[in-house]
Amino acid sequence: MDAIVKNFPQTTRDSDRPSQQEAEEAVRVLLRWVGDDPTREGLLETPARVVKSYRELFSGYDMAAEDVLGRTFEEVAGYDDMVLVKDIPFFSHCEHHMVPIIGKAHVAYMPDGRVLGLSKIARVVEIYGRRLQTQETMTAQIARAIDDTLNPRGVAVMIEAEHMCMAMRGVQKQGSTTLTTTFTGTFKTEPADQARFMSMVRSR
Ligand SMILES: Nc1nc2c(ncn2[C@@H]2O[C@H](COP(=O)(O)OP(=O)(O)OP(=O)(O)O)[C@@H](O)[C@H]2O)c(=O)[nH]1
Ligand SMILES: [Zn+2]
Repeated sequence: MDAIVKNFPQTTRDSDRPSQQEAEEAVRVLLRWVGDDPTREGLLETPARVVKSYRELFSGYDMAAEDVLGRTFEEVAGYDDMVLVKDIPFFSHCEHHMVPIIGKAHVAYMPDGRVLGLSKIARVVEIYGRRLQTQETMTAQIARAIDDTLNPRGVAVMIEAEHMCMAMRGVQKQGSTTLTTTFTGTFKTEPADQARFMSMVRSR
C-alpha cells in the first residue's frame, strides 16, 4: 500500500492528479475570472509560481504521519510523565474557502515505555497542516496519529488558530481565536491530567 493511500482516504493517487499544465491553466482561468489579464507581463509566470507554491503549501498530501512517527526511543531512564511540545506554529488552509488558517498547536502524550523524537511531533503538525483542513479535523488527526503509532497512555492536542476566512472576508472579525482540543486515554479519563496539560500550556 503506498503512503498516500494508507495515509488519507481523500487524497488522490499521483496517477489521478491533473498535470502541472492543467493546474496552471486553472490558475489562468481564475486570473481572468477575478478580472485580470493573464497575458500581461507581470502575470505571465504567475500560474507556474502559484502551482509551485501549492506544491509546498499542500505538501502534506504526499506525506504520511505514520512514517514520521515510526522512530521511537525506549532508553529514557524510566521517564513516564507527560511530554508536552507547545507553541508549534503552523499554517494551514481551510477546506471551505482555501484561505489561510494561522495558529499554534500544543501536543502532549503520556509515554508507555517508548517516547517520540521531539521534532517528529512538530512534523506531524506540519503534515496535517499542509492540507485543506477544518481545525477540528486537524486536531483529531494529530491526536489519532500519535495514539495509533505510539500507543501511549494518553494524548492531548490543543490548537489555537485564526481563520483568515473570518478575518479578511465574510464576517470580517480580525483577531478572534478558535480553540479546539482532543483528549485520549488518561487525558480523557483523569481530570487532573487534563488540568495539568491546560495549566502547562497556559504557563509562560
Ligand atoms: N467548524 C469549522 N468551521 C470552519 C472552519 N474554517 C472555516 N469554517 C466555517 O465554515 C463555514 C462555511 O459556511 P458557509 O455558509 O458554507 O460559507 P460562507 O457563505 O462563505 O460563510 P461565511 O464565512 O459566513 O461568509 C463558515 O462559517 C466558516 O467560518 C473550521 O476549521 N472549522
Ligand atoms: Zn474558511
